[in-house]
Parts: sequence; C-alpha cells; structure tokens
Amino acid sequence: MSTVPTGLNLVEDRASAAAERAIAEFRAARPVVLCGGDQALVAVGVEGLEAGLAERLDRLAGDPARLILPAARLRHLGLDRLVSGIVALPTVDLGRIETLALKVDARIDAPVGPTSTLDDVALELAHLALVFPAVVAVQIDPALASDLGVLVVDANDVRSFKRRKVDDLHVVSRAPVPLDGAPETEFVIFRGGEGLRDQVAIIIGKPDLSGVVDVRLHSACLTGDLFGSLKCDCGDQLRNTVASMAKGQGGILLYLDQEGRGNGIANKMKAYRLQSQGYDTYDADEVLGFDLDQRRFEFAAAMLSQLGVSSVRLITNNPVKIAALREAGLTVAEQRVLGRATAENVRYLASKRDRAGHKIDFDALAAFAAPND
Ligand SMILES: Nc1nc2c(ncn2[C@@H]2O[C@H](COP(=O)(O)OP(=O)(O)OP(=O)(O)O)[C@@H](O)[C@H]2O)c(=O)[nH]1
Ligand SMILES: [Zn+2]
Repeated sequence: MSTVPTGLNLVEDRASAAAERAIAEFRAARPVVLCGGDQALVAVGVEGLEAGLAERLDRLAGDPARLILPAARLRHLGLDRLVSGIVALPTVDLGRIETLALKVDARIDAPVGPTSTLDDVALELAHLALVFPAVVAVQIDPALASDLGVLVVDANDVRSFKRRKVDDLHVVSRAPVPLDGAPETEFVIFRGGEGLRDQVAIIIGKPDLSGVVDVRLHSACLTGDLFGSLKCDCGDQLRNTVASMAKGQGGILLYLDQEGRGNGIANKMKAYRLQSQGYDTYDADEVLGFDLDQRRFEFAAAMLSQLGVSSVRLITNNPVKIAALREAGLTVAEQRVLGRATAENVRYLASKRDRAGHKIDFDALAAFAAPND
C-alpha cells in the first residue's frame, strides 16, 4: 500500500477550489461557514431555507440570526440606501424572511444595520452561485466551524475568486463549425472567466487579427437567442452580427455566459414575471435585489488578448462594454448594433436607452426593419 508524503496536496490552486466548492454548496441550497479574521458566519441563501434548517439555525444562534439584503432590495423596501445591510432576526422566521426578501409589496419592518465583511462575502457568494441575492446568516464561534457538517471556507478565497478566474482563463478546445450563412467559422472554447460554464469565442471568416477587428460581446439570452422571444432584441442582434461579419472582413463574436445580465436564468424569469405585472426591466431587477447590471467584461478583454486582438470595432449600443474594453487596454472604435423593435420589446429598448444610456436609435431600427419603405 502506498503512503502519502506529509504536506502533499493534490489541488494546486486551493483558493479557487475552496471558492468553487462554496459556490456549489450555495447553489445546492446548503449552508457554508465563511471564516475571516477571528469571525465565522454560517450562511445560506434564502431560497434554500426550509423549516427544518430554520429551526436548526435557531438552535445555533447565540447572537440573533440576520438577514443580509443588497442595497437594491433595501431601496425597494423603502430605504434611501446605496449599500447592503442587515436586519436582525430574533427568530429564524420563514414568513418574515420571505416577506423581506421576496414579496413585492413589502416594507422594511425593523432597523437596518451595516454589514460586516463576512456578510458582504456571503452576498457575493449568492451572486457567484446565481441564486437569489438574499442570505440568512448566523455568527458562530470559529472554533465550532468544523463541527457543523458544512463546508468551511476562507472568505478571502471567495472574495478574490473573480479576479483569479480572469487570470486563469485559457483555451480548452477549438474546432471549425460551419454556420448557415457563415461557412468559415471556428468555435474557440475558453474555461474560466465569469459565470459557471465555459465561454465561447466564435471567429467568423478570417479577420486580420493584427488590424482593427470587428468584435461583438454578446451576453447569453436563452429566450431570445434560441427561441426568438419577442421580449428582447438579442436573437436578431446575434444573427445580424454573424451575417454582417461573414459578408464583410470577418470578426469575432464572444458568446458570454451572462444570462439575464449576469443574474442567471432563474432570476431572469423572476424578473420577467414581475415585468408581466407592469415593472420595467430595471425596476423588476431592483425588486429582486439586483443593481442595474451585474455584468463585468474584464474576462472578455482577456479572451480577445489571448486571441491576439488589441484593436477592435466593437458592435454594441452599450457604453459599459466600450468602457470596459478601453479600461483593459484595448483600442476601441464603436459600431452600433441593430436588432428588431417589436410591440413586446419596445419598452425594454426604451428603458435601456433612458436608464442605462444605451445608444438605441429607434429611427434606425425602423429603417433597418423596412429598408424599402
Ligand atoms: N435581468 C434581465 N436580463 C435581461 C432582460 N432582458 C434581457 N436580458 C439579458 O440582457 C442581456 C443582453 O445582453 P447583450 O445582448 O449583450 O446586450 P446589451 O448589454 O443590451 O448591449 P448591446 O451590445 O448593445 O446589445 C442578456 O444577458 C439577456 O439575457 C431582462 O428583462 N432582465
Ligand atoms: Zn434577450
């Protein structure tokens, strides 16, 4: 039988491994213990909280448990607030938690305190795990952390996770995939970056990578890209971009795992449900506790750099994408993207223009839809 040398650890990047395990636990609705300094916090997403766990957390709580809520949710509850906060939970009362975290017509019912670093890391974990952004937490004696049967993780490993993922980004495979209307296309698959899956660069035609390359950063939209949802313009933008790159000098489309502006498909559907009750796209997200846009694009810039691109003509109406690539050191010229205006998406497009500064030109959209009129 072989023996294990003292100190041998088969996982090289222990910090990333710890964060990825914590993300998996949170997604599976199980609590984790976050440790930092001389503090420890048991944290669980509100979606994962059922009566049995609530009762066990109650038995654990020396200090009162707390509900950690993001700034957007606190604003919806009636506070003028730009940072996250905590509400004390004298008992882990599922009804009250559901009201404060999820109900549309709820109002704040108790004082809101400042979050600790560990509280903010717990919210970051919910964000990374693409679960609902509200967390129930109980402060515990760090000496007890390993006795609870849950994963114990260093909060710093979670906090630095996104940065490390960008540094880790690497190509795992690539192959030609001829597309309808763009027969000379190659898919290049990257692992790392944001999101929970792989990121995809689609190289259309043979762009001159040493010159100015036509590039689109396209955030995943299952409903629009694949099923032609009328609620947004994503599917049309995707296909129009591929077609125009194939007809022109070629280009690169980055298909990014950022469904629902980075909130995940489940939270996007919660937002769509609110939109069907009258909220616009940003207000619906705010009711749920999300700020205007959760996406970051540093890893998209890193993908382009790894492909050898340093100068782009960025096909977008979104000023944040332009700023992010410039910030990352790329030279960026701008090109507007056209989708399709429908009765169902016109409010969505107007909100993007009026509230997030997207450069959407309705006259150009109309002319594009009916070129012969
Ligand atoms: N949260 C939320 N996400 C939405 C909604 N409608 C569409 N999305 C998501 O919004 C994102 C749109 O991404 P992009 O196509 O890259 O577009 P953009 O940021 O609007 O910028 P452009 O480059 O100008 O198209 C996708 O991730 C969609 O899934 C919505 O109502 N709520
Ligand atoms: Zn869409």
